[in-house]
Parts: sequence; C-alpha cells; structure tokens
Amino acid sequence: MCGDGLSNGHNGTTSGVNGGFQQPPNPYTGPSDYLSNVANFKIIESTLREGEQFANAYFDTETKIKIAKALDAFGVDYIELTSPVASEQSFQDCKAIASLGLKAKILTHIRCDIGDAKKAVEAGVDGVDVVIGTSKHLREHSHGKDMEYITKTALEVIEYIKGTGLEVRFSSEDSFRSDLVDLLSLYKAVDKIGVNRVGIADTVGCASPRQVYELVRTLRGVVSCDIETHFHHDTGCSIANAFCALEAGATHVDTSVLGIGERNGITPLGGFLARMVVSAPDYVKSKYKLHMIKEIEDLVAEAVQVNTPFNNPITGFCAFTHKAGIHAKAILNNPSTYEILNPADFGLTRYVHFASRLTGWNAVKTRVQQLGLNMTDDQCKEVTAKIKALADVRPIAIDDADSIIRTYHLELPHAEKIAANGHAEHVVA
Ligand SMILES: CC(=O)SCCNC(=O)CCNC(=O)[C@H](O)C(C)(C)COP(=O)(O)OP(=O)(O)OC[C@H]1O[C@@H](n2cnc3c(N)ncnc32)[C@H](O)[C@@H]1OP(=O)(O)O
Ligand SMILES: O=C(O)CCC(=O)C(=O)O
Ligand SMILES: [Zn+2]
Repeated sequence: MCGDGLSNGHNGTTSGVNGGFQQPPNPYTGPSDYLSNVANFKIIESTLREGEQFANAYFDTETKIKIAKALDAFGVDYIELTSPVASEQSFQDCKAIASLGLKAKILTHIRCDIGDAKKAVEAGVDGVDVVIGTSKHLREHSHGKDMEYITKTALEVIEYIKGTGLEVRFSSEDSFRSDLVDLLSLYKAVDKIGVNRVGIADTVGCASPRQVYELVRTLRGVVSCDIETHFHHDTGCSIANAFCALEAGATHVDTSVLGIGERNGITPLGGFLARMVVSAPDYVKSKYKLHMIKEIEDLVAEAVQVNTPFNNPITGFCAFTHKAGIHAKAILNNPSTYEILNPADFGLTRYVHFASRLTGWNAVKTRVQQLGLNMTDDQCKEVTAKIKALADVRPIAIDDADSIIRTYHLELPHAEKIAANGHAEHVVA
C-alpha cells in the first residue's frame, strides 16, 4: 500500500509470471494524419528557465551544470536558460553552460528588446527565444506596447539575432487570450523574414485541448517555420494540451522536470513522455533514455526541495503498484491487462500488493510461492480469508500477512502438507 512506504518492486509480490512482458498491439498509437507530429517532435527543456521561476527554485552554477548534463544525456533537443539580463550570475551561467559542448542546443530566453538580444548573443548560446505579451491584459498592464510597436520591434530583434547566425524563435505570451487576427498577422510577418520558430504560449493555463488544436492547426496554415508550444498547468491540461498541439502540427514542446515553473508550472518532462511513449513508442524509445527519468527527477526534486508527487506518471510512488484482487490476478497473468506503460522501459518494476482486505487468493498464492511454501488452491483461499479478517480490523503490513501465511502453513496437518506438495520428502515436519 502506498501509505506503507513500499516502493515499486522492493517488497511483496512482484510479478514474475509473465517475465517476457509483451504489449499487445497498441490501439492508442492510432492512424496518423498529415498534420500530426506525434511521432516526430522536439523537446525544449526549460527546467533551467521556466523551472527557475518556480517559487522554491534556487540553482547555483554547479547544480545548473549537473541538470544540463543530465538532460543532455537523456536526449532532449534543446536546453533553455534564464535570461542573461536577469542578473550577472545568470549571464555567467549562460556562458558556462553554452561552453560545455553538449549535444543539446543551448537557448536563452529574452524579452523582445534589442538590449536583451545583444546580451544573449554575447552569452555564446546556440539560439535565442524572444517573447512578448500580445493579449490585451499584457499589452495594457505589462509592457504597455501596441501591436504596431510589437511587430516593428519583433522584426528588428529577429533580424539582429539572425544576422549573428544564431537560431531565433519568436513567441507571443498569453497567446490564447490574444486577438487571433493580431496574432496571425504578427506570426506571418516574422515568418516572412525567416524566423526559425514561432511559439504559442498558454501563459495562464486557460486553454483546453480543443482550443489548442484549433489555434495550432490554424497557425500551421499560416506560417512555414516550426511551431513551439508552451503550456501552463493551472487548470490541469498541460500534458493534454502539448499532445493536442503535436496532433495539430506543432513541432516543439516546452517541458520542465516535474513541471516546475511559475505558479504550479508547465508540462512535466516525465508525464509528457509517459503520454508520448504510448502514442509513439518507437520514436520515443529510440530517442530518449527513458530509464534516466527517475534520476533526473530526483536530482531536480532535491535541488528545489520537493518530493515527487505520489501520483506522478512513471515515478510516482504507486505508479506501478496494483492492489485490488481483480487487478492483481490479471496483472499476474499478463501485465498489459492493467498497465499501459511497461515499468521496465523506465528501469522500474511493478509491485503487486497483497497485504490488504482488497486482496484475493491469486495474489496470496503468488506470495505463498515466493515464500517457498506449498499450498493447495483451497488452502490459499483459506489463508486469504485470514489475511482479510485481520485487515478488516486494522491496516496490515507485509510482515503481518507473511506471518499469517507462515503460521497457517505451519499449523497445517502433516497429511495436508503432503497432499499440497505431492512429495512427502519435501515436507518439513
Ligand atoms: C511568462 C514568462 O515567464 S516570461 C519570462 C519571465 N522571465 C523573467 O522575468 C526573467 C527574470 N526577470 C528579471 O530579472 C527582470 O524582470 C528583468 C531583468 C527582465 C527586468 O527587470 P526590471 O528592469 O527591473 O523591470 P521589471 O521586472 O520591474 O518589469 C519588467 C520590464 O520589462 C518590460 N517588459 C515586460 N515584458 C516585456 C517583453 N516581452 N518585451 C519587452 N519588454 C518587456 C516591462 O514593460 C517592464 O519595463 P519597465 O522598466 O518599463 O517597467
Ligand atoms: O517564451 C515562451 O514561449 C513562453 C514564455 C512563458 O513562460 C509563458 O508565456 O508562460
Ligand atoms: Zn511559462
């Protein structure tokens, strides 16, 4: 049971019945349509930018480098860093990470401002992500600029960055509360001068998957450059929205480890890949070192002093724990009955719980076998009833259930032990 402090596969009944886990053909991969990039997307990992905006985050240089190296080894395509104008140390950290020679491209994130752009270029990064708010809310209360000014400045800043040979992305903050005509006109203008990517950002987490699909699909028809997407999690849609964006033709998704970011954060790297490995298994497994997810999440969790949530996809404490008897029996026969993700893909193991009143004799029988005891099915059923009886009185631990099983077995009459074993010489008197 989660509350018992068990971790996946460390205790209790681990499923060994179907050791060679075979997923049946997966209906969720679905037929792809011509717009979809579900099996062909890039990750812009923003733990070191959006993630630094998480309330608890303080990354010193050494920690930033550790995180950047881990993300690079994991296989992310880009690593986005905090603006070099945020502070002197932020600038120095950009320079340090940009000079590590990582495979991932190093980006920094700036306001739509020529001074910021110059500092970004000076930092030695591979590319610059430029952003400015386009919604009425932000135009009036953040920077106070109108669409004409935004367009003119965007073109200047993009031209400047392009002129230095760096990759450049232009994004609107609060895209989903921006006027569609304003937005499309702006993106059309920056696409025309050769921006590498445009970005759509759900800055306040207000968008639904359907709204995301519609906006990205519309944008796909207007620009020829790549489309990056960024989703906040305020209303719980950050993974679904990222997925829908890819279905509609987006090419890049922003993530952060554990989803850390402003407020309750953005699309989490692990949760996003849990979604994607189901929809595009070959692409995801060949590109990303999925077994590293746990160590990367642990690294970041420690750095920002949080625990991994119990229900986190993949690494949550109970993500591969099966408890109810009906589930346990089927899982023991074939794990694909109640698992869409294979824990082995992430270097993890499943755990079948048997010390509770929801258990069933099939789970208990497997435990009996693990304990090296021989009992008939009827005996397993009888001992299951005893486990349930105690579990009706109080929560029980594995040791309680094991001790009920051992005591029951010890007290079986000699003849019944022989019958269960089939071989008299194996019976311990
Ligand atoms: C949605 C997002 O997450 S966007 C990324 C957010 N990231 C950051 O804010 C990085 C960390 N920020 C910082 O260190 C600081 O805010 C700085 C260095 C960028 C600016 O600091 P300050 O000059 O002290 O300004 P302050 O933070 O109070 O206000 C933001 C300023 O940027 C302007 N601004 C805001 N957004 C933009 C934009 N996208 N493009 C251009 N200017 C902008 C505002 O008008 C305001 O300028 P003001 O001096 O005329 O008031
Ligand atoms: O640069 C972007 O696309 C996104 C900026 C951001 O963090 C946001 O709008 O929430
Ligand atoms: Zn954000």
